[in-house]
Formats: sequence, structure tokens, C-alpha cells
Amino acid sequence: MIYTVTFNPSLDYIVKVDSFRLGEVNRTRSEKILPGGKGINVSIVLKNLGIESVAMGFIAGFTGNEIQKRLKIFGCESDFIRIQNGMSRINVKLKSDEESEINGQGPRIGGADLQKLFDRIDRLREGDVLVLAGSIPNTLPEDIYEKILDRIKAKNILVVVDATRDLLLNVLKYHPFLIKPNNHELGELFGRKLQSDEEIIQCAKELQTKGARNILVSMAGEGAILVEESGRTHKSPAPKGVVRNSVGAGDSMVAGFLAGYLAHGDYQEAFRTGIAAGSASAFSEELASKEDILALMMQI
Ligand SMILES: Nc1ncnc2c1ncn2[C@@H]1O[C@H](COP(=O)(O)OP(=O)(O)O)[C@@H](O)[C@H]1O
Ligand SMILES: O=P(O)(O)OC[C@H]1O[C@](O)(COP(=O)(O)O)[C@@H](O)[C@@H]1O
Repeated sequence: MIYTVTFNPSLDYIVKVDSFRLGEVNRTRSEKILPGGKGINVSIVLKNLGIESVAMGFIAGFTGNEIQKRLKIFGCESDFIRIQNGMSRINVKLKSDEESEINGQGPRIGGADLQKLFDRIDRLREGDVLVLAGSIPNTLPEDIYEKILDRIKAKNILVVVDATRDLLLNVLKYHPFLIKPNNHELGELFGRKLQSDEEIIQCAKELQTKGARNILVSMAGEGAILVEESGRTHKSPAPKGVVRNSVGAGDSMVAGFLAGYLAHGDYQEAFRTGIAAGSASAFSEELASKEDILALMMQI
């Protein structure tokens, strides 16, 4: 079974405003609320591709209920831990001449709640897949991803991590099967802006020396680069299309890569499916459907 963990699920409030003006009353052209958070998005796209997973993590308050309800409508199985106080965050995605995001902090997660997650993690079995994705509420210790991976290190579990900065760096020693920084996040890890493919490949290889197995570097409209565990590299431009909502494009790419790899055991096929899924989501108002993904795969 595939398990996704989202420490900080959200309702994504996606608003389109023509020529947003700071400090003034702005009216929306359209608005939409979608369940969000990186692991949750991975679960939704996997489901769209016909692959079952269980979405885990923490939810709280009326927003938490709504996240759970909407996931059920999408047909996704979930096994969230319900926190008694606070509420799951609402992340604002403002689409205007430029795209801006405000991602909330999320509820306070206490020790007893965390223990419930550990208990679920301890039930994972050989051959399962674990996707750890997204930020953590600032009340949690920075080594929480490490603590989880430490618990499963003796089992043969395929681990995918989509996180930033130290959260990501500190788990490399557990040899995650896949990490997916975007080019800016990769640069951030090395304290510089990466200008060329060569620099990106060099930094990705540096992360391999620290333990990562496969590194998928997404570059939004520029496509992506994959550095396989063998050191072989692939680059592909993104397919062409009209961008409607790129929220969740990275998570869709992770889902596509996993789906392609699990179906074919082949990195090139995984890479193709990942790019198609990322771009199909960017070209849709919501996350990518299977039809959209298959159609874009023809172009890659
Ligand atoms: N503007 C775009 N045009 C075409 N494809 C896109 C666009 N934005 C994202 N994608 C696709 O989605 C993938 C992930 O997007 P990216 O924005 O890099 O991830 P993240 O959301 O993690 O920052 C890209 O590699 C690409 O395949
Ligand atoms: O956990 P973080 O880093 O705050 O990110 C959460 C946000 O990222 C998303 O999962 C989208 O991520 P991507 O665009 O990187 O795929 C949103 O649904 C959510 O609001």
C-alpha cells in the first residue's frame, strides 16, 4: 500500500483577481476551494490514475472536516489523526498579474497526537511506499521526518520525500528513493541561485553523495531534470499548454513519477509520467485527470 503523510493539510482558497491592487478592495473574478497539502495532492492524483493510497496526517476543526469530506468525494482513503484544538489551515493562492501564496501555520500538534502517528507508521510493512511531503507546523520538532524514517529503516519501504531546507537535508542519510526539490529549493540548499542545467545536475549529484537515490528537479514551465541513482541524467522540457492553476503541479509530478515507476520499474517511464502529470495539473483548474495525463504523455 502507498501511504502519504501530510503534517499540515490545508484547504486551498484559490482566487483570481484581475490586476490585484495592494491596499485596496479587490473583487474576485473566480474563486475555488480545494483540499490541499502535498501528500494529500499526491493521494488525489494517484487516485485519478487508478492507484489506491491512504492519506495520513493531522486535521483539526471545521476546515479539517471539510478536507476529509472532500477527499472522500475524490474517492481517496484517509486515516487522519484528529486534533481537538485549533483548525487546519486555509492557504490563500492569489492569481493575478503575478501569483502569490499565503500558507498558514496549522494547528498545534501535541505529543500524544504525534505518538498516534508513530503507531500508524509502525504498522507499515515490507513493500509499502511512504510519501512524506510538505511543511510541518512550527510547534513540531525539526527532526520529525528523521524520527519517522528511523522507525522504518529496518523495513524495505520505498520512501519519497518532498520537503525543503533542513527537513529534506536531514533525511538524506536514510537513503530516500526519491526527492523532488524544484530548482529554487535545490539552490536554497546550496545557498545560491542555480543558473544552468550543469549546476542543477552537479547539486543533485552532491545530494546523492549525502544519500538520496533519485533526484527529480522540477523547473515549472522549463520542465524537469532527473538524476537517477546510477548517475544517468534525463532532461525534458514541459509540454506546451495554457496554465490555469499550477498549485499542486509539483505534487502531481511526484504522483506521476511513482505511478510510472510502480507500473514499469523504469525511470525513464516514471520521468515521462511525472512531467505529464505535473503539466496536466498546471493546465487544469483542479488536479490532473488520467485522460489529461495520458494525452500529454504523447508529447513527451
Ligand atoms: N507553467 C508550466 N507549464 C508547463 N508545465 C508546468 C508549468 N508549471 C509546472 N509545470 C509542470 O509541473 C512540474 C512541477 O512544477 P513546479 O512548479 O516546478 O513544482 P513545484 O510546484 O513543486 O514548485 C514541472 O516540472 C512541469 O512538468
Ligand atoms: O506544506 P507547504 O510547504 O506549506 O505547502 C502546502 C501547499 O502546497 C501545495 O500542496 C501545493 O504544492 P505544489 O504546488 O508544490 O505541488 C498546496 O496544496 C498547499 O497549500
